[in-house]
Amino acid sequence: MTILVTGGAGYIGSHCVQQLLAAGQKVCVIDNLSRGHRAAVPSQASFFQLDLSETDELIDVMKSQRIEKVIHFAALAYVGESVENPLPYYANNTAGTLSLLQAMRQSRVSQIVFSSTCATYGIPETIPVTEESAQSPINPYGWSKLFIEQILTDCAHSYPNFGFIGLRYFNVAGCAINGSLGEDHSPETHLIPNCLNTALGKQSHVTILGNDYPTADGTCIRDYIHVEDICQAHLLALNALTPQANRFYNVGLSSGFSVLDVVQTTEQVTGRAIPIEYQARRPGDPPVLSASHEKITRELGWSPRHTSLTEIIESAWNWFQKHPDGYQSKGPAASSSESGENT
Ligand SMILES: NC(=O)c1ccc[n+]([C@@H]2O[C@H](COP(=O)([O-])OP(=O)(O)OC[C@H]3O[C@@H](n4cnc5c(N)ncnc54)[C@H](O)[C@@H]3O)[C@@H](O)[C@H]2O)c1
Ligand SMILES: O=c1ccn([C@@H]2O[C@H](COP(=O)(O)OP(=O)(O)O[C@H]3O[C@H](CO)[C@H](O)[C@H](O)[C@H]3O)[C@@H](O)[C@H]2O)c(=O)[nH]1
Repeated sequence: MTILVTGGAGYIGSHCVQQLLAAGQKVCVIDNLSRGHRAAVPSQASFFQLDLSETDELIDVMKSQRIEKVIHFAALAYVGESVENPLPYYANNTAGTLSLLQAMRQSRVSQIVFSSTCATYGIPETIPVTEESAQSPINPYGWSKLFIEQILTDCAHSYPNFGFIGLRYFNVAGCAINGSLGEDHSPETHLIPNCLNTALGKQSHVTILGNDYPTADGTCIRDYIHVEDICQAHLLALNALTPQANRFYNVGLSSGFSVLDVVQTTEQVTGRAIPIEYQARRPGDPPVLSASHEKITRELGWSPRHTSLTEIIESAWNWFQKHPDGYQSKGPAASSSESGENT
């Protein structure tokens, strides 16, 4: 069977494509390359440069490539940007997913694994966050994803063969352990890449976005989970998909690190000083997010392999050092991509 991976040229999607191929799956990627890289798509996967909104073209791909299941990563995913400019988040993420689901329905593809997020929980009342915690997002990005969760739930209720698993992941970090794939965003807003770019001298300092949160050191706490452990959860979810599956799982390490913890650990890993400057809070940021992953461990047998922040940052540092200009860097970057069907 062939798996359609939307957003497979992006950070998490490309790592997942690599794991699917290693597991012997046939993979087809669609991505509009707005934030992804053609060079990040392993050459054994077929590739179509398409936008989620192109319903008819998606139907053509689903039929011609004999797609059986979909893993849906394609989205805009910056919390701060979504607060500054919400409409593209609803158009791209929510309306884009509607287009994808319509294409699936017309192509008789009825099973999907969906990338949801801890941002759907807003400011949780208790930590760790379980799947039963109230969902009340505090930014448009989280709302754009929560709306999709509701749409998927309604589809599973009404369409007899439709099944989905939604993975609400926490802060995804690190790069492929074998050094073949990395994280390359433009603009880059994520904390660990910003720390590593500072260690590389590409930026003068890391800006700490708020030190007046109700946490021990005043900075936000997040649950950082290695990208390959997230991908493993997708492979397990793919196998667990059944008609009318209607389930959500948190995927995180259940540990919490503050922004200052991350800066200090990056200094230890890189052996370089990371100058910091303080700024006001970034609108839309909850103070503390940390997952209970008990449900996915119990029901799907998932357990993380990379459990220390040091190990996660080391894997990213390995890639950042070898690819200071991301996928534009010369040398053995990700597998070159020659099998593109339409690019
Ligand atoms: N990075 C995280 O920590 C994190 C945490 C929770 C959830 N997620 C979710 O995981 C998914 C992947 O995130 P990522 O960090 O890899 O982001 P990314 O930006 O690296 O990848 C997203 C990919 O989707 C593509 N894309 C975006 N809109 C598209 C559209 N309309 N049509 C076709 N392609 C489109 C982009 O070009 C990019 O290649 C997203 O859905 C995100 O919301 C990420
Ligand atoms: O230069 C920076 C970058 C980030 N931060 C802080 O570091 C923490 C982590 O920020 P990231 O931007 O790395 O990650 P987010 O928590 O904003 O976002 C991640 O988790 C979200 C869920 O909360 C979404 O799912 C999103 O896609 C994913 O990237 C936040 O407190 C942020 O304010 C800084 O202080 N300085």
